[in-house]
Amino acid sequence: MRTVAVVGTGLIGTSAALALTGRGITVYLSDADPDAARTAASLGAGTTEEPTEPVDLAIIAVPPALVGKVLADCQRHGLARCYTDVASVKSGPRTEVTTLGCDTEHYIGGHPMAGREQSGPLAARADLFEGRPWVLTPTPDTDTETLNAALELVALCGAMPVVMDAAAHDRAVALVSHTPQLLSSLVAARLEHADETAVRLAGQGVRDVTRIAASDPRMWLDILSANAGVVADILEELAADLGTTVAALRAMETGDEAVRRAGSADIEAVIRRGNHGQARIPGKHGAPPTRYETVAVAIGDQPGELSRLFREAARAGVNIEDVAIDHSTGQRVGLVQLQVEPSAVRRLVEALGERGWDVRD
Ligand SMILES: NC(=O)C1=CN([C@@H]2O[C@H](COP(=O)(O)OP(=O)(O)OC[C@H]3O[C@@H](n4cnc5c(N)ncnc54)[C@H](O)[C@@H]3O)[C@@H](O)[C@H]2O)C=CC1
Ligand SMILES: O=C(O)C(=O)Cc1ccc(O)cc1
Repeated sequence: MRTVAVVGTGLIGTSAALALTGRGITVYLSDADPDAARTAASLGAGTTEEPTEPVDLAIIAVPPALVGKVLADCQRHGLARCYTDVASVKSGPRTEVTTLGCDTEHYIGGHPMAGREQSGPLAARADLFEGRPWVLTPTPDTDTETLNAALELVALCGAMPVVMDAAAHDRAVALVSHTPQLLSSLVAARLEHADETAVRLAGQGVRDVTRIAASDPRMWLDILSANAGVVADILEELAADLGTTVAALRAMETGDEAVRRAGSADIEAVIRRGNHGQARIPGKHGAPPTRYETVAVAIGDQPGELSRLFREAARAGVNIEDVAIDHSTGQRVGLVQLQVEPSAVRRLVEALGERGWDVRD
């Protein structure tokens, strides 16, 4: 693949474009908003000039409801030999593409399973898709050249291709992406008018659960309106779980010992079912779920401390698998939680201790 057109240079389009230009591909950028395309170009994502001949692949990176229309326009102008999109929902766009009479042989649905809370080209990252699943939804009429072009795109972005049927994809993302987004928003919404003293107590738990509540409402409205029924089905099941959980908590408050015990058992079951579900979430790069150990280190809240700590870990030959930082309220220290392989814990703790770091148990 030598030439690619990116139509829609927001977060996802520009991230793909950056990954591709980084691999020496010529990328042509366009957007209904010329400023977005110019911004993407200024970041080194490609050129805003028009291609003089059909490109090898066009990536349609616009909201789900516009995929069909934009694809039809691009195909009418002969922009590319093959086409894909990146929309978070696959069935609706597929129906639209067929209804509008698009050339479906040279189009394959796609969805990179990576995003950020911000949108627009300025939030783009060349490594956004690295190690992440990238769903492709070929149909019997998808031709081989188009499938191969999409597979090459996925490889060039460092992602892992997952071939799925569009409806199965929509059910899956309703479970692992769309429902978690709504629940995160609902939990965070409880904080909107909460007492300041309560909010100040926020620790890592509520931060983890509400991280994605900072997402762009416009983008989520686009996504949820394209998958509303499937998400509503899952929320209905969750509502039943919530009902059971409320009943169990009420039971735990009664004076009747047997009822209290039954309530406790139900609550324990909820937490255990959660443990089992959480343990099924794949590790980095799609590896089997991995249990890392946490090494907590207190650092001063000042420039250069984190990089000094990371260099120390590298010197000890320890790979940091993940990292989180707890900031203590009102203090100029942070607690860095380094996630490492269990076998590396002792080496890291000893190395950091020897160099005077404040390692916490
Ligand atoms: N943001 C995320 O976390 C993820 C989003 N997606 C999907 O990627 C697609 C793009 O989303 P983002 O990049 O986040 O949105 P964004 O809002 O950052 O970018 C969308 C861009 O499309 C442009 N656009 C709108 N109509 C257009 C048209 N008719 N022709 C050309 N350009 C047009 C807009 O001006 C905007 O620059 C959506 O389908 C979304 O569902 C997929 C994975 C993750
Ligand atoms: O935070 C995450 O991991 C996400 O789930 C982000 C995300 C948002 C929308 C998508 O279509 C795909 C991924």
